[in-house]
Amino acid sequence: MKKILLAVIAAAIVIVAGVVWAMNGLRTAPQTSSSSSQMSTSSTSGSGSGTGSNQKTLIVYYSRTGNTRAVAELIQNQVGGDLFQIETKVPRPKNYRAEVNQNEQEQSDNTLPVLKSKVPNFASYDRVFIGSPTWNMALPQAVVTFLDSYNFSGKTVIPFNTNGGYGVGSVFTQIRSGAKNADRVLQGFSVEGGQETNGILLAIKGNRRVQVSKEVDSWLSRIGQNRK
Ligand SMILES: Cc1cc2nc3c(=O)[nH]c(=O)nc-3n(C[C@H](O)[C@H](O)[C@H](O)COP(=O)(O)O)c2cc1C
Repeated sequence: MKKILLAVIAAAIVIVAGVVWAMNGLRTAPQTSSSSSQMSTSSTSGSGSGTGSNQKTLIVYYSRTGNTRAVAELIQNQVGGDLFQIETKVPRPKNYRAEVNQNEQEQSDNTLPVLKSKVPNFASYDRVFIGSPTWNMALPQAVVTFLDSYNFSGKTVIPFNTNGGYGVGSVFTQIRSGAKNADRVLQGFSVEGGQETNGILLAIKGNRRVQVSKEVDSWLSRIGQNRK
């Protein structure tokens, strides 16, 4: 009963944040307590009991304006591994408003955009980081296509996220349910990135990149994944 109540409250928070995001058009970012937040709660699990050493590592990310890519690079600096960018076969709209509209349509129809390329030898990886921005409080559909395209059997999956200040939304829960047969899905990392609607594209640069790098390092230690 308690679990159901918590699930209802979590769903309500995501819906309210989505409505606020849609209404405000990201004019103001309400995440004021800290510039970043390490996500945990209901959408994540796993204590990170693994050593994180001697594992073949893949860091997958989807990124329009470079913030999620920046976090992917910071993870790679710490743990090594191969970077892979998810890209759609048909290029996405360059115009922000056009992308917002197309994304909303794809999410409501559950359209799965075809991807440009596949990860070579995906089966050989032990540990897969998956990074995505929050789009309309959820996963961009290209990341849904990615999750749908692979079998995560035997792998440790580790989500990460950047957003415009309204939080992770359902990104981690979607990765958790989409990574079929994963051995375990560890606690994710979420941090505020850009606000394209306000003309802020790449925000994780300069001093802020240094700060986020420290947050990434402490998150990796916390989940026991800070080694190559
Ligand atoms: C189509 C679209 C929808 C977005 N929806 C949200 C949202 O619902 N909540 C939010 O906090 N930020 C939202 N954002 C902002 C992005 O999550 C944020 O800028 C993120 O850091 C972008 O990552 P990237 O630079 O890797 O593309 C949206 C951005 C785009 C382009």
